[in-house]
Amino acid sequence: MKYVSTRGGVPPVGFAEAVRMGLADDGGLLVPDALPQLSPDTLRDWSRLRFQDLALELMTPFVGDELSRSDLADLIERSYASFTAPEVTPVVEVGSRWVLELFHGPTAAFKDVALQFLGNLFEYLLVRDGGELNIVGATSGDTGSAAIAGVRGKDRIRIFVLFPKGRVSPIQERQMTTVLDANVHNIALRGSFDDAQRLVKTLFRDLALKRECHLAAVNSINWARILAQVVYYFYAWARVTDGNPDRAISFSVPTGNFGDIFAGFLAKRMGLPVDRLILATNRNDILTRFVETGVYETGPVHATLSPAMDIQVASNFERYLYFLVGQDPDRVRCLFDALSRHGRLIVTEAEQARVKSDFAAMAVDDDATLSQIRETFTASGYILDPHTAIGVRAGGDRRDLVCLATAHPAKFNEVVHRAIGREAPPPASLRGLMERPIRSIELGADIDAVRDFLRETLER
Ligand SMILES: Cc1ncc(COP(=O)(O)O)c(C=O)c1O
Ligand SMILES: N[C@@H](CCOP(=O)(O)O)C(=O)O
Repeated sequence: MKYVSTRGGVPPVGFAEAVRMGLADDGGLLVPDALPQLSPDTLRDWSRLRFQDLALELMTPFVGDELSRSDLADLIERSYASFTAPEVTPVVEVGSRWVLELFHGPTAAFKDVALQFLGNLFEYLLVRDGGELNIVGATSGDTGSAAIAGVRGKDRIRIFVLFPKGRVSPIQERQMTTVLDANVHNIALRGSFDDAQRLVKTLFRDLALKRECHLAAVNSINWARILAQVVYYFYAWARVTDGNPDRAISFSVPTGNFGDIFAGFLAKRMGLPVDRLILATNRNDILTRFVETGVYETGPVHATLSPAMDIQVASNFERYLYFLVGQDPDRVRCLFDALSRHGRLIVTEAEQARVKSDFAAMAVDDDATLSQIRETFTASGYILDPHTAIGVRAGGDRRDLVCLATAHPAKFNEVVHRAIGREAPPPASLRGLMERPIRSIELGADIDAVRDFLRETLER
């Protein structure tokens, strides 16, 4: 399988090169040139597999012959050995719906599913092919700590994480800044997550700098992130339907950068029986407005009780647009030119109709988020984190509904306490963080400041 850019400006590359490239060198995002199609018989057979074995089967066609099957299997085994749940991503019944618990990894958020794998994959490629990597990532709270946990202490890898100062939860900040390994650098940015993501993409678009500094991406601009996230859609479907290919289910996905729900979209295109994909946002509703109107228009970012989703410009939306417009890179370029010139892009009526058949969408405000945490706790004693609560609210009373639980509630205990008057017991990985020493530096949201810090640190 080869990977092409959504903007058509890079020659097709293989899996390892796609992972190393992160953002495509023409500023677009890398996507597979074709998607494997899974038959009902294959779905039934794979429904009995352990998470790790399912991951191996699903990833194999995307990786091609670039890694041997045994090396890939070993990477997958090691990546999920760090999860505390034997099933890796268990599916639990909560009232009339299913909750897909994605928070049993080292940093208690869904990001671990992909970032444990990506950290090991980077290390594997360095040992095999030589070189070094300097990762630069932007986080609204969860990617940062998961990426750090994926690469801390690894040889020939350094990581620089930009997080919006004062806009992540106290626990999330500590999960990053208490990691004192020499290869970890946290930057508290005076700005928003969108500023951080824009700066990261600006660094990647400077191809001379990208090569000279061996820059690598851990955000969902990196194809390997999306690939690893596809797996749990198949796994959840198998648990709920017992592998009956005639049974379609719906997924409700709290959405910010559009990576998680895009993985669900790919799963559906590969043949997974999915009824509805429900795109749930907080008050930062650019994506829900797009589904409703066909207009994608940026605006100011609002601080909410679900801070990891306080995002305006959703990276993976570009990958979805590429599929929406029939894999036409010229059209994608035009649409993004319009977005950068006028702050909005508009799709045709026919395309909007397809968007509506791909997704249902709902924006959920802070009051409804708190009510949902309260209602679910009162009805079933289950504590939702605020992001997950948004997905549950948007999913409503649909039958055969799986809600993605994207973070452990203890990461957002201030919100949980406001909703139900008590806190969620933290998993071992979150205990004692507030007492540990921390290290980070503060910078303005300014490309020169970030580039200088990067260069000076690398020269040291
Ligand atoms: C807890 C949590 N839920 C949901 C999301 C949204 O996921 P995505 O950005 O892939 O849409 C994020 C951040 O990305 C998150 O950290
Ligand atoms: N919510 C994310 C934002 C970055 O998203 P990513 O999936 O592109 O890494 C976070 O918690 O950092």
